[in-house]
Amino acid sequence: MRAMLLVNPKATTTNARTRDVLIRALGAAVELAVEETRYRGHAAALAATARAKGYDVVAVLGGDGTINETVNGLLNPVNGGPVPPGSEGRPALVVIPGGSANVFARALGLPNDPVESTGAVLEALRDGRRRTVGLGQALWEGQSRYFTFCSGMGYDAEVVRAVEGLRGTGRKATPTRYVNTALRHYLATDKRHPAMTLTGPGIPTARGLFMAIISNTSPWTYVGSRPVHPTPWASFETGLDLLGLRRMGPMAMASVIRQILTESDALPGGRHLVQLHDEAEFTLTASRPVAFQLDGDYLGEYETVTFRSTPNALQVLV
Ligand SMILES: Nc1ncnc2c1ncn2[C@@H]1O[C@H](COP(=O)(O)OP(=O)(O)OP(=O)(O)O)[C@@H](O)[C@H]1O
Repeated sequence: MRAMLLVNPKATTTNARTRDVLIRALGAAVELAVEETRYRGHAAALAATARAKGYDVVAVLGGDGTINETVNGLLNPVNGGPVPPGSEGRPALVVIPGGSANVFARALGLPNDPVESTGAVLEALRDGRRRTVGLGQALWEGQSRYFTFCSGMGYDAEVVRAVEGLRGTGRKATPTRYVNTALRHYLATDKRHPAMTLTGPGIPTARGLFMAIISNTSPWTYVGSRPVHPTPWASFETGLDLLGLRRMGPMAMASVIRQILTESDALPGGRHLVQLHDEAEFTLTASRPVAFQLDGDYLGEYETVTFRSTPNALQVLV
């Protein structure tokens, strides 16, 4: 079995020691090529090369951003052709958490520790244990990008943008920093003029949304070790889920936050909420450009984004 290991040396919790442990452990199990990512977008190019060269596995040591790039490199068509359906003919993915939140790895059930995850992944390799997962795809202004766990428009994307700004000044993305930034930004965000409308085939039109979370799995994120469940029914085996907010006042927000922090299979309740489960496609249209994030990466402000489910897109060794 031939595997390419992509290491993001700049990811929050990746260091030379974990990298060396992983190289030794994986190298004993498979024929291993190791590449370090050197710039944004490099993981996508390396993953596309691994696919073109017929590698069986692409392993990633890094955070959710590097995993997102890798997945896009594995899925995007060579020479702009159509994406072949299903996971056949694509290298399987191996994930070793080395970022700050590691949502994708943890949603797959991996321990949030690179050495322990290496042990779990080696077992999966030895036993041939694979899981086929679906992905989400966002399409906007002629662009397209797959996401592994979530996308969002509105307030949550504004918070992602603000945290990215802080990281640009050298500060780490800790759970406390996210919470503090979210609280501070709440005072600044527009809570009076909702901009978005939700439409889709067979979906009742929902107007007046301030923000929307689009999920390919649950949990949506973690605050430290605590999972956050705005869309508790979302899973890698179903289509996309959505939670939209029609009110952003303190009472409405407190009610949602309390519910999504509770470990429960019940959907959050409230008349100001809009919810979708297991949908193939829907579109958010806004009356002004709205902040947009995908797998925790801020992508800019846009007026129309379509979200599509891509079932059985990828095999993951887990
Ligand atoms: N050598 C590099 N120098 C600077 N940036 C890099 C390099 N290699 C990859 N990147 C970029 O760093 C970004 C963040 O990396 P990654 O997601 O792996 O770690 P993280 O930010 O610590 O984790 P998380 O996404 O969980 O917060 C990625 O989007 C990737 O494009």
